[in-house]
Amino acid sequence: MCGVFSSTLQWSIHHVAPNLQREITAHFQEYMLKERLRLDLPTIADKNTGSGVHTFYIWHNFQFLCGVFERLFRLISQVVFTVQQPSGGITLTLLSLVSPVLTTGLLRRNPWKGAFIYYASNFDYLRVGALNMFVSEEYREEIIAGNVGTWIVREYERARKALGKISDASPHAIYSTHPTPIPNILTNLSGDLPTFYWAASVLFDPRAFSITSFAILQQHAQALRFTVSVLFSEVSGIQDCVIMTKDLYKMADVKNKIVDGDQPYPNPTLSSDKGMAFELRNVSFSYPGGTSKENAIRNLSFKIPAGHLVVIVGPNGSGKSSLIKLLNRLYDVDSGEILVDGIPIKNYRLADLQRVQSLLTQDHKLYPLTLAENISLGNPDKFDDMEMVENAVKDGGASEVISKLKDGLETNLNPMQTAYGSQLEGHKKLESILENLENKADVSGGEKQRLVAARTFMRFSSGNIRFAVADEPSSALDPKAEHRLFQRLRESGQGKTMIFVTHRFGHLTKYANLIICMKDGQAVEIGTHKELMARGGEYSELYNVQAQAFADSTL
Ligand SMILES: Nc1ncnc2c1ncn2[C@@H]1O[C@H](COP(=O)(O)OP(=O)(O)OP(=O)(O)O)[C@@H](O)[C@H]1O
Repeated sequence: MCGVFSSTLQWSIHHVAPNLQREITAHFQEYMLKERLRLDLPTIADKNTGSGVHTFYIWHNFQFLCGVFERLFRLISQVVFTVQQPSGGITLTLLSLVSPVLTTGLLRRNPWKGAFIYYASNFDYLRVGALNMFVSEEYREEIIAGNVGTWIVREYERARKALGKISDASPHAIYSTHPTPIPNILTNLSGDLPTFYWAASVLFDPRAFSITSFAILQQHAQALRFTVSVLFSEVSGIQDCVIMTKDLYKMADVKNKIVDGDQPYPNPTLSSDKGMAFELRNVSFSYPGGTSKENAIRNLSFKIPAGHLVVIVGPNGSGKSSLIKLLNRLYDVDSGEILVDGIPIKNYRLADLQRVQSLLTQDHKLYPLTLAENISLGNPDKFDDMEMVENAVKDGGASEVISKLKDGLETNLNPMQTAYGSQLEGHKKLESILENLENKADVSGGEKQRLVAARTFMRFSSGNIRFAVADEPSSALDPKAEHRLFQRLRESGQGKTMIFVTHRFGHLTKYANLIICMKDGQAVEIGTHKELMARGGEYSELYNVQAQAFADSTL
């Protein structure tokens, strides 16, 4: 009966599996989407937060646990049968358990019973791993252009040779191998204990000998041993399931490091229609988990009045982007204080701040959605307003890019890839179907920046924005496009405090109410273009280098 039940259970699992898989996966996908999307940057960067559980494993573990239950039922039926055997059923049952107990319990070498970490430190081992990554498509263009293929193969051979006979099996595999064969001999022999027992009982009572009873007992002892071995070997899998399930539900308890405030923004009495006003008081900041010896921002103090157009300049790594992230409250300061409209930024409701801020950087990505959706998401309240989208496209300088694409605004530059073909050599028709099925369009780096800029203009169209930042959004743009982008951003500056971070600031400085020159995480100079030029310091040096380049090119 147990056998029938377990088989029926197995059948029903396979029968209902596709529906169940869809329901379970969808449930947890939605759960994880919500839980991951609510996390802020410092919390995500914290290694203890965990990277989430892939929904594939949830389904996999569910199936695994069903399998374990099925084997438990099987075990019960086998034990009941073997125990009931008239000639030494109980003894035989116990003897059948010896081998699995020895194999998985007593004689298995498990060097890590608790928490552990391991890592490789051998230079050549790491080198072999690193060089192996060059097979990836990612590096193909650089390898061909740089003609470094031969060097990679040569270096790989050298590192492999230097590694010699050092094992590259996992540390667990290395340490779980016994130094002597005795445990292996013992476990193998223990598997024959039921046979030994039976042979001994025949010696003592030859009349009890019957080939049939031997065959039955032998078969059942073997089946029992097998089921117990499988169950024992699954113990660590069950532990993994428990850990994964705990991790999954722990996600709901992860608290954001950036604590939400309770004051609404804008503040009816303090906030100005001109935009956000900032005051930094002795602000210092370093990235959580960062390896730099110096703080990214050091003792920064200055004020930005509402509605000002600010240009931040400074060499690489001087802290410009870090400052922007603090003003957007993507991170919290380590010490000091940032005030927005005279109140600590931490007091405001985060959702309110996010609604009135706009950040355009060179790192911003296009979502795996259509271009229309990508741009619409700048102002989700007007998601379907195609007129607004068209205007944003124009302002972002992306009209030409879109007109070049076969599907225009409906193009998806990062579509989900699901088509799959195999052994297509010689099947021209299938090859071309596959090629056309999920044809990926691509655009240049500068064109991507234009599309992302269009999203920012769409965001402006909400009419809520009071603080807009453009952090080097034009690194891949041609000079004309860059000039136009900055011009259009400036023109949309009504009612906004605007900050531009750029290395090519020449054409912006004459509009800037304030220029902040950063160096080593500090604001070394603050003032207008005229004031800073008159000072003859860091800013004037940066400015003159640019001016000199133009002067030289006209010669
Ligand atoms: N996510 C991060 N984690 C750790 N350290 C970081 C991170 N981002 C920046 N840093 C460090 O903080 C310092 C300031 O970097 P930041 O990006 O603010 O400079 P920047 O002036 O914007 O430079 P660039 O002109 O190159 O964009 C640098 O030393 C950098 O290495």
